[in-house]
Amino acid sequence: MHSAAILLSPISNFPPRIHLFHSKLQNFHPRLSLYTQPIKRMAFPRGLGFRISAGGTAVASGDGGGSGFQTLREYMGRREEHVGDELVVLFSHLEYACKRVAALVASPFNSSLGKDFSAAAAAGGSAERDTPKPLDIVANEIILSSLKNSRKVAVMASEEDDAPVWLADDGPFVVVLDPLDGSRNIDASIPTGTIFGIYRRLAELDHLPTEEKAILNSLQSGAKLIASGYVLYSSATILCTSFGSGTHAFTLDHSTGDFILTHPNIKIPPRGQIYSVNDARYFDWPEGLRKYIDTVRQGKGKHPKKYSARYICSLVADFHRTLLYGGIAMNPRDHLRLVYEANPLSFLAEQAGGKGSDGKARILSLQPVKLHQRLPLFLGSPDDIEELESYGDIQQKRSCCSHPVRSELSDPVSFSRNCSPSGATTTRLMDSATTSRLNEPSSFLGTS
Ligand SMILES: O=P(O)(O)OC[C@H]1O[C@](O)(COP(=O)(O)O)[C@@H](O)[C@@H]1O
Repeated sequence: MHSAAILLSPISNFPPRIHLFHSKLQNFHPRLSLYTQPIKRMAFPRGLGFRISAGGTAVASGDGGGSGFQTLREYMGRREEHVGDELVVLFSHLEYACKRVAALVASPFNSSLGKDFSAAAAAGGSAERDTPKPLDIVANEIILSSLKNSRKVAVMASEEDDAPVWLADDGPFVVVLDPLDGSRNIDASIPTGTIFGIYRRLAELDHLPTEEKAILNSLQSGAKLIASGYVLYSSATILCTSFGSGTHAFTLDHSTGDFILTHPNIKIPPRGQIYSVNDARYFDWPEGLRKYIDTVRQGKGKHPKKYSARYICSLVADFHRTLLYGGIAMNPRDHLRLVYEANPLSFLAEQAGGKGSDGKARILSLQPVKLHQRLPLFLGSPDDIEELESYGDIQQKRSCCSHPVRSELSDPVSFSRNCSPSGATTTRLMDSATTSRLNEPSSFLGTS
């Protein structure tokens, strides 16, 4: 009795040996490509693009053109994409990190990491043993170390950290991210995801003190994103990204460690028939939102079909479905973060022909004033979002930071002048509470 033990390719850097198929289930012949059958069924036109290395490792040949499928790296190297070598390097490190996170969330040993940090800290913590860390902190550390190794990132701002981490003075990019969204669902194996946005480092701020330039670089408006994406850890691991010319999704081939282009140029349907929201908060919603939901679920909206509800309570998964099937994924309360979640996902939505709104304004037109500021978020099909906004009153509540100042301040130099912690001048666009904190760098870190 044979089983096929496949060492994942070195590119993937997955350490474990993974037993994928049993010989009885698949006419496995050790000397043949393991993936002959699946690949033939997928009707790739010329060649398979795989070779088996000594020791039975299946690796992609790298000849994307000849094999009829394309890896993310090959896609980024296409002449028409023009993303540049530095971004390719950054992405290969990000890819590597996300593959490690994918392995982590699927690991049988992650349950202890899913627990509350304070409980873990109270229980653990001897001199010999590290205190166990919850999964999102481990994911954060994995991504941080990869970005650091890439030497392409000046600063990383993460939802898990109080302040952004300055990595390299000459790093051309700024990365903002939510390392593991939806981790509260992990014990039930419900999908989770990593969300990221990439900006250029603002060289005009290089002269500022590190803490200050780290914050200001991370507070760029979403309109300045040069790329964004998410990685969905679900039945498949999917990396969906945009470099500003369409939204494209790549599925991880666990046998090779490559992300393969499976959803080129995603176009969100102009309308879907799905609304995705935490319905239990119905009685906290404002009148407009209640009316909209009541209307579309009875099939009395502009689209004369009854809408269905779908809510996973894991933003990446809810957004991924919305991108493919249409409709609206929303969280009307001040919960999701502008910098780490709303901006990157709105960029992807727009690149797919959809919309991202806070219920009143286009997300990408907002100028963040705090790293961790939260806001209502509505993402989805353009006609559905327009119809929803026509109900007016759809934000669950307004906190002091739910409405960031508009992007008159999105010019980084003017923003630095107006808002930097060492900021010389105040601005008509900032309220007095904000201006009174201008001399406190830490005031740009909070949620309210
Ligand atoms: O409790 P609500 O309002 O349904 O919020 C659920 C949302 O919160 C999230 O879990 C993110 O919250 P955290 O950033 O606190 O993890 C999303 O994945 C999900 O869409």
